[in-house]
Amino acid sequence: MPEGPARPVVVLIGAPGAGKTRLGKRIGRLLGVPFVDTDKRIVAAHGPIAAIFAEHGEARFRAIEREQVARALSERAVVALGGGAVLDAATQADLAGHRVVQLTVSREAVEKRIVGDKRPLVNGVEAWAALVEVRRPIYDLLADRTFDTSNLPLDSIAADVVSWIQENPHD
Ligand SMILES: Nc1ncnc2c1ncn2[C@@H]1O[C@H](COP(=O)(O)OP(=O)(O)O)[C@@H](O)[C@H]1O
Ligand SMILES: O=C(O)C1=C[C@@H](OP(=O)(O)O)[C@@H](O)[C@H](O)C1
Ligand SMILES: [Mg+2]
Repeated sequence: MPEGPARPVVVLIGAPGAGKTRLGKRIGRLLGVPFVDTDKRIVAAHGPIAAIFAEHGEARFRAIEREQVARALSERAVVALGGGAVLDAATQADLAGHRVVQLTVSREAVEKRIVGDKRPLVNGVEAWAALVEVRRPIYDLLADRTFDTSNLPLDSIAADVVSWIQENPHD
């Protein structure tokens, strides 16, 4: 069979602090597939995220993010998006054609994870909860499967995600 265009093995979405970046790295390693974090690419091309927000505003950050998301979605990789990437309409449309895993985390668990956080929009757990309330329907709509990361070690969640991928080939 001819190979189609390159595409991610899985795309990770979900709230800030849910573990997309850490788990994506592990899932890529377990599958022997490169790992792409769109935030990391944004930083490499444009500098620190907090500085982009401070100097140019969120709209500019989202435009830069959209470019990096579109690029990542054309690669054979495990792809972790930033938590707000799904706000973009074109990204929402693109994700309908990919295998998408949502990672969730409880308010109690994330509270410990975001202490001293540098994410510009996550200034304390109240701000985090407000973001997630707005985004949750979008995450739920786009996800093929959801894994909660609140109470399990990273290695165990990564193994669960890999098993699910292997048991559910994506057409
Ligand atoms: N399952 C987990 N158990 C404990 N801590 C976790 C877990 N997943 C992520 N973390 C911690 O939460 C923080 C945020 O993780 P990260 O992967 O950057 O999340 P995201 O990319 O979704 O914002 C990191 O400090 C990470 O070590
Ligand atoms: O939720 C958001 O709007 C953001 C989440 C961050 O990524 P993580 O979800 O990987 O923390 C990063 O893209 C930026 O700070 C904005
Ligand atoms: Mg991340």
